[in-house]
Amino acid sequence: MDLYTIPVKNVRGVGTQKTEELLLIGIQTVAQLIEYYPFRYEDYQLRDLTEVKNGEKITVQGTIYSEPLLQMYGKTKSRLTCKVVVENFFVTAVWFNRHFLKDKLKLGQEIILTGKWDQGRRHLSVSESEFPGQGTTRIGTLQPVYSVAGPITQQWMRKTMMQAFSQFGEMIEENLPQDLKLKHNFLPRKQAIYHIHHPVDITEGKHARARVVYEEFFFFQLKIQAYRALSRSKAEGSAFAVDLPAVRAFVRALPFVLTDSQKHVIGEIMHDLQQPYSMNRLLQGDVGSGKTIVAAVALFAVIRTGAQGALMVPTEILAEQHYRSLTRLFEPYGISVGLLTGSLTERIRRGIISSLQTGELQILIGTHALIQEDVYFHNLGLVVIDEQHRFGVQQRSILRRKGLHPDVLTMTATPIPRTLAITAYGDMDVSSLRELPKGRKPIRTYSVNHNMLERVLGFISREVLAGRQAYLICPLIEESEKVDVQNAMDLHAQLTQHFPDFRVGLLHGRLPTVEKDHVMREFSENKIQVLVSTTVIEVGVDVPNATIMVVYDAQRFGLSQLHQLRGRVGRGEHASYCILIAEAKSEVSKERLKVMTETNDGFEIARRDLELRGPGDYFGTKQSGLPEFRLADLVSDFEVLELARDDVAELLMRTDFWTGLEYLAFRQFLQREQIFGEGLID
Ligand SMILES: Nc1ncnc2c1ncn2[C@@H]1O[C@H](COP(=O)(O)OP(=O)(O)OP(=O)(O)O)[C@@H](O)[C@H]1O
Repeated sequence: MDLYTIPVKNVRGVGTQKTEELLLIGIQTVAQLIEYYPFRYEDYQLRDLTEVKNGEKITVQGTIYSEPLLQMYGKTKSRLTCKVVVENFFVTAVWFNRHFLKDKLKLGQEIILTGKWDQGRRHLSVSESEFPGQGTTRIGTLQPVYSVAGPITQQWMRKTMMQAFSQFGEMIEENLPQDLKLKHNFLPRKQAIYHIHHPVDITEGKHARARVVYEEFFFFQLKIQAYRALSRSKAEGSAFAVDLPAVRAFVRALPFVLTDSQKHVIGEIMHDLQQPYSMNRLLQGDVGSGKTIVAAVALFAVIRTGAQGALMVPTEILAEQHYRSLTRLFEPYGISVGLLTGSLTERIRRGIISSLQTGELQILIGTHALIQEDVYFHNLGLVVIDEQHRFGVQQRSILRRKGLHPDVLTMTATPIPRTLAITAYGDMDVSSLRELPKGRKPIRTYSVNHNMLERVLGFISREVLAGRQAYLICPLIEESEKVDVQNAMDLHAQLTQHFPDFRVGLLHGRLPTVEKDHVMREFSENKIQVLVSTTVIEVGVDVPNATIMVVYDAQRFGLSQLHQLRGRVGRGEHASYCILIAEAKSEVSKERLKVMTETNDGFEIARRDLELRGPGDYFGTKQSGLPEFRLADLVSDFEVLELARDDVAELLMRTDFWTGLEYLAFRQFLQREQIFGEGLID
């Protein structure tokens, strides 16, 4: 029996009802209860009134000085007040809807009050009160605050946690290797967990927390590093016999010289392709850094060995664009490229699928239509996934399974600090494109009010007359595509009137694919000069002659999204501009727009975005594949993560880790996590 199997109902005070309520927050076993850590503490240290600030939540002790005064509003609403002397001050204590306390407040009685302090009126809005000497007191302590709601109250959770400790505390076992525990001077596990629920003071709480954070990272790292070590030793996947001279010739024939970054990354990929294990590499590069061509070189190398390649992208517009450019690129080499999207006729779709199955079709580009069940490859060797944050982890693995351990290259234009990437995508190698192709001019970014609109339109007019093109991204009013489409249509009508001499195009998600494709094609051929669009063009669209990006209501967009939109311009040799039309009211919005005008560096923007928003929001949904921890925070505990990573790497190098009795528990852990295949462990 261990804590991981003992049902939580064995804790005294947890009945059938509570067992069900706990289940709703994911607690079934005693271990899950004990590892349900508080997310903050309520500070009940007594405060000196001369030092507290207006609006602070404080705890004070005083003497009741006046008879309580009760005002009732209707049947249940009430306001109860009484004067209390705290040190030498008079304070008015105010309780809302606690009329039953009236009879308990006696003149001259000592009372402990916790609440929000209103400095001007010397009022304390009481949230909790107690009389000293009556049972346990919270005074002077830090009380844990758990993420609970509804029928489970903080008080109940605190009590139950203590109960769980008194019944089962002794069963909490050490789980870190002894030498690492000593190396970092960590508390024993039992003590650390107890102190997280009940720290005597902040310092002690931090010390206890450090150990548990480390422990979470340690096991996470153990899992991914062991998995990698094992999959590499099993050498699943194929070692491609890459024809390097042919690849070099392909690169030389490109219409431009690759940047050093691109060459370096291509080198890394070529190395991976030749290894007997499957590549799993993340390519992160700022917008316009030239990721597509890197993918194209990788596809070329693999196709040349006789295998097939797939490129999966998030939108149809992008699929079409890649289809056009890769067809152009690969045609001279006799490489066949196909396009599979959701809007093909059944007959065409069948044709593509069958030529894919015979191996006649060598590269398939598409949206998630690529992962439908009836799509089979003859010999899928490389999967390239563009804009990976849009695909769920599961979709990625379905595509991966369509080949026998194909190599996978994932590209993302949402650069995140490299170190964080290594963790977030723990099982991947990470390559970064840090430089833009030569000759790019920095995009000048301006943030303006709506009343500057006339001038903005005048500016567009001048640029278009000089031969350039412009995007106008429509106001994002709410999370409703319908409203966005309406906005785009209204703006399109206005601008068509305003620019009688130019062609103004319209693009939004609700247009049929043929039409979208047609509009994009006309824009890329400069038959359309001004393109009004919703954010469907956010990622990937590549029209180097476009030099102006205007974003309406820019304050409604996230930083990374604005950076993506801005990245649609500045892709050629002409000077480019990004104009953010915004009415920023809050400080954070202002700060965000300022960041945009200050820097063009996507890595820097990602970092600032992370600061302004916090990682949970930044990575969006759970789809990001970002690991979740109970206590640890990927950003603020990053240094601990690095420690754990290095420790684990060292541990896995030791032969006794794989054989010694001392490490049996860790091998068992890996087995439980299904890291080992059948029969690989003694
Ligand atoms: N080394 C280079 N020199 C000059 N131009 C290049 C170079 N590499 C790529 N390009 C061109 O730069 C433009 C941007 O490249 P690409 O579309 O691959 O960028 P990306 O990294 O995919 O950007 P995004 O994330 O915005 O889609 C393309 O027009 C491409 O042909």
